[in-house]
Amino acid sequence: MAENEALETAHPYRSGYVALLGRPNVGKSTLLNHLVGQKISITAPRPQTTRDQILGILTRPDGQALFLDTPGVHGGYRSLNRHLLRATRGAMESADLGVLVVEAMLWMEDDAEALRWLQRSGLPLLAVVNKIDKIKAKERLFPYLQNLTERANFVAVVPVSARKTSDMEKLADILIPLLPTAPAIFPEDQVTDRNLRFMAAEIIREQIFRQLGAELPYDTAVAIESYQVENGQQRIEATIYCRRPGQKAIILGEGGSRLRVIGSRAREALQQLTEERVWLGLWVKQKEQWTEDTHILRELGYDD
Ligand SMILES: Nc1nc2c(ncn2[C@@H]2O[C@H](COP(=O)(O)OP(=O)(O)OP(=O)(O)O)[C@@H](O)[C@H]2O)c(=O)[nH]1
Repeated sequence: MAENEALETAHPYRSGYVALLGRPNVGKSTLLNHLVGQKISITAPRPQTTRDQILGILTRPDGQALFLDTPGVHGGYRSLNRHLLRATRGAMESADLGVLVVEAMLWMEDDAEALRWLQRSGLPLLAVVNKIDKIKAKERLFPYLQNLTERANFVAVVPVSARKTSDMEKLADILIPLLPTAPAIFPEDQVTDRNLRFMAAEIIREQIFRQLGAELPYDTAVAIESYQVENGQQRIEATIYCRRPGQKAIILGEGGSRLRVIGSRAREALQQLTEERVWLGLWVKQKEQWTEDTHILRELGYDD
């Protein structure tokens, strides 16, 4: 007991928010997935809100890092509209640390723009140089790293390969001590701030998107009617709401075939997420006025 206390004082628990920036294709998603663990890979819920979104949570015995989504990184920086600018700025404002992700041996205008954003935030900065596995002659990296070091006042410049677990552990070893001394913000077993109910609806929605593509009626919504956990099995019942009879037929497909595909793909994704067996019951309901039905709206989470 006394020993534990001594340990705690020597290494206080740290937790905080991390804004991850980098131009498209530098490997941010891969980095995040491997940092946080496989479970996060399907957690990219992007409800249309200006609230900061947490993309992933990394919890270790010494601390917890909450990675924030910065919308600017998805579409490049120069083309940001006002709404996205605000959301990106919001993410920066709530962050404790900024991380610039770049690709080894490359420096483009969008990298410079991402760096400018981070510098404007005034946050302590870390640079992550990804995809070093692509560089065969490692000595070529040194001048690149040197150059990057001179571009900003980075606390550290960390070369990694996002696909390599040991590199991700090393990165976390550097990142966590840069966060403020604070207790964990989320429970340890949580990999996203969204609860499973919300995630289940997102996963089903994603499958509807995939299976319907351009045919998708835009006013479709998914409501989770019940979510129970029994003997290691997750039992989920969900309703897909649409407005018109024609839309219902599209979602069902011939003889219900499309709904079956949506259901089985969503079930597989949910099993991966929960690491438990999942039973998924899916129904399609046509209801012209669903947007005015308070029960449905509550199920959809619009109860405030
Ligand atoms: N060789 C190599 N390739 C990588 C590494 N990390 C990511 N990639 C690849 O780089 C490509 C882009 O990776 P993503 O993780 O999708 O990149 P992103 O920055 O999230 O891209 P956007 O979603 O467009 O913002 C993918 O083909 C990855 O497989 C790495 O460490 N080494």
